[in-house]
Amino acid sequence: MALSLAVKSAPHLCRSLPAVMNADDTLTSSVSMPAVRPPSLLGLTLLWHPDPSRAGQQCVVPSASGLLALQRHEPLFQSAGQAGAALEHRCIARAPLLIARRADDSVQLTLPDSAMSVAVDGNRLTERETVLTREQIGRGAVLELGGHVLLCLHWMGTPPVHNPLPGVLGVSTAAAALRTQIRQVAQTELPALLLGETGTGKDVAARAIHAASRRGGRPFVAVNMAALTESLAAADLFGAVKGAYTGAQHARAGLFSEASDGTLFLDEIGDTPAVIQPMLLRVLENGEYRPLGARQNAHSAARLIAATDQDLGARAFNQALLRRMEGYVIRLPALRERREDIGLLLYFFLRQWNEQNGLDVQLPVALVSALCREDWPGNIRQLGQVVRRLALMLAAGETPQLAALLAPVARSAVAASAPVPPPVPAATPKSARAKLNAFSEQTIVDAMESTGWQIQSAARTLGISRPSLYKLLETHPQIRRVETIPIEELRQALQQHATDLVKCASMLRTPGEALRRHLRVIGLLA
Ligand SMILES: Nc1ncnc2c1ncn2[C@@H]1O[C@H](COP(=O)(O)OP(=O)(O)OP(=O)(O)O)[C@@H](O)[C@H]1O
Repeated sequence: MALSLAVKSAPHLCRSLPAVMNADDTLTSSVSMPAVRPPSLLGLTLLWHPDPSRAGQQCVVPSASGLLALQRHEPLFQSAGQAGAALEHRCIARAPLLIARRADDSVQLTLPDSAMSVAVDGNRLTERETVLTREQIGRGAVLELGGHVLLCLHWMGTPPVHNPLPGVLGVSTAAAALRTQIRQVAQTELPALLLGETGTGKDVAARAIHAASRRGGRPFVAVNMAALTESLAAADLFGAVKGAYTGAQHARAGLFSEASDGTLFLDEIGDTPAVIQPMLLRVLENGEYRPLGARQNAHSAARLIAATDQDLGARAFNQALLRRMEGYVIRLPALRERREDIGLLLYFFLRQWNEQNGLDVQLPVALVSALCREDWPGNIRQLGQVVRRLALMLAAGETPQLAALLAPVARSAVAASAPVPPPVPAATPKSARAKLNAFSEQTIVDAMESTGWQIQSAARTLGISRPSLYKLLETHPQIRRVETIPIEELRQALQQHATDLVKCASMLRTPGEALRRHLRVIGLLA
């Protein structure tokens, strides 16, 4: 089968090529290839069913005939490797809905002789025959049957495969390919570069690579390169000897040393301070680095994984470093490129929320249908946030307005302190910039305050990416860079708040993560 061939042939390829594995499970040497979904197989994935635990079950339209007669008792939908079951619900007619693939890869739907309602992408079909274009299927068409069952009609690159990996959910060809790539790269010592929009699961993938590698039981250290300050980044990463710089009262180990012979995950690699980039290149070339102020080089045995949502080829980024990081490139698909996974993920987030809250909130099928048709610019993270927020509203007896939940937000302080953060908004550069400009200085301070001065949480609350928030903080007149705060003032804050760092950060008006690191560097915190 195509998939197993690719799995066997890829390891030797990925040692010599900067490999990009696309959603169709093929390796290419270009990092800018868009995901393509060749119309090899036509698949149907259950997005929702009166028994929502069936979300993600699939069936394939037989290639030979190109025809599927879908009715209450046929065909079987199954999870790869498990027994299947038909839709078996009274809302589904016994007379078949015909799904026929045509020579030009359009698909004709013929309504059954029954009163069962059929809608496609939210529009109820009234004509007996409807043709969906190849592109519509490429985007994933959402079929609503009898008002209770939702199916996604989509192209499949390969027949469904059973290759589960903890934390990496998805039944799409792209999700299965991702798991294959994670396993594949885990067997090598190559540096890995994870590319993908915000919220597509780069952090999840990095941890999965580590866990599946021979380093699994060793340290996994993650660092957000956008959070490093230019002046202290070298000490943070490579460590420093006592007295290496003003305030360095103790020697300190850096993150390379902390990662030891495990994995160091360089998140947001595109925001690495320029001065650090050649140093990273050196580590990648020969494993050597020099702690600040040291006379001798140290050696790193850590495996490097980097991630970014930026196009590193198109910006001022050290291209030699980029080439090194591209030992093995994985492109994480956007959620809109794998709409068939939305039902499964929805169910996962809803079940998780219900378990955490001891409740049994159900989502109305019309709402699920609308969720499945969304494009999710904030990807899986945004989907999870919206599901949690919806569950909260439904549990409180409110009627959720999906449009309001999904709208890009420039929210007030009151809204920012709501229990569940708003979704990440559309990320086209223009709208993102316009939105960033829309935040008042006070809104940003309030978001920081309401999240304990944690940048990641504040960014989520504001519905923007971490790098965007870093940029806003850099120029914010009321928020201070920790290295500009006099040591005496830091000492006083620590004394006053008995080393409660959230309170210290709030008093000093500086992000908590950087404060903790700085206090360690200058020896005020163990
Ligand atoms: N395949 C998956 N299955 C289930 N949950 C997932 C999957 N991928 C990502 N998630 C969840 O989606 C959220 C975002 O994932 P993650 O932080 O890994 O994204 P990211 O690409 O690193 O985002 P960013 O670029 O903004 O840092 C997390 O809550 C994560 O658990």
